[in-house]
Amino acid sequence: MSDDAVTLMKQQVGKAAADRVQSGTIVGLGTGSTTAYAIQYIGERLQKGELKDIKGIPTSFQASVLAKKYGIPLTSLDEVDRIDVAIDGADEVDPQKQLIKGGGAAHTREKIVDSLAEQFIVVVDSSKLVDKLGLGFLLPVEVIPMAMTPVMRAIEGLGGEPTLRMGVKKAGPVVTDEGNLVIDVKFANGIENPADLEKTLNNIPGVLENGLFVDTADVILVGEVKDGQPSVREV
Ligand SMILES: O=C(CO)[C@H](O)[C@H](O)COP(=O)(O)O
Repeated sequence: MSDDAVTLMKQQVGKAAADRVQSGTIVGLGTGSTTAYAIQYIGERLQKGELKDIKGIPTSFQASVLAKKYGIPLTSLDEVDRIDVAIDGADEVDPQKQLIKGGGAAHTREKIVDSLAEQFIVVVDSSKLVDKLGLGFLLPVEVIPMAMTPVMRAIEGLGGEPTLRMGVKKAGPVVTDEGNLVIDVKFANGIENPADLEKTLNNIPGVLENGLFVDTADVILVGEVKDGQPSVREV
């Protein structure tokens, strides 16, 4: 699949999600390149007057910067009593709608916002659909820095192969918006039981949150390109 086709799929699916946002709602704004298009289109609908009285809750520094760029007013969890809809990307989606997220190291805030939403809409291109989680994408685990080594040992004890995520064009590790580290974990045979693993990992002292999103997604919108024609389907 060419880069152009992937970009087209991301744009289409981001727009489809933005079209579902209604006036007067509180909207969780996810992180990543696909959600960035949703944020852009929500902003465009606001500017055109198609949408009114929206407030966004960003899941990351990136989402907050984009929301400001596209004119979406922001609020926080302290100021609202609900989130009507959240739109967010994913790194893998299985047939049961379970997800791996955290490719952008934002999964802790994403899980807080996405799981509070009345409706969580996941936006992905078709390359993200998998039969089994964890075979193609390593599972991100956010860890408090002083616990890095014991957490890595504990993960090895669970049969995982942990790697500290390193920065690109930055010496040293990736540091999350919360000031923590990310350990990416390979499970050689993939993830057998996402619900159990999500809990087991979060029970290791020093782990803040992992990227398994179990029974959180309500709607999966998938961007596709067939014969050069983009389309979006719901699974
Ligand atoms: O979980 C995430 C960030 O932590 C992203 O939603 C996920 O990595 C997908 O990103 P993209 O839309 O760029 O492929």
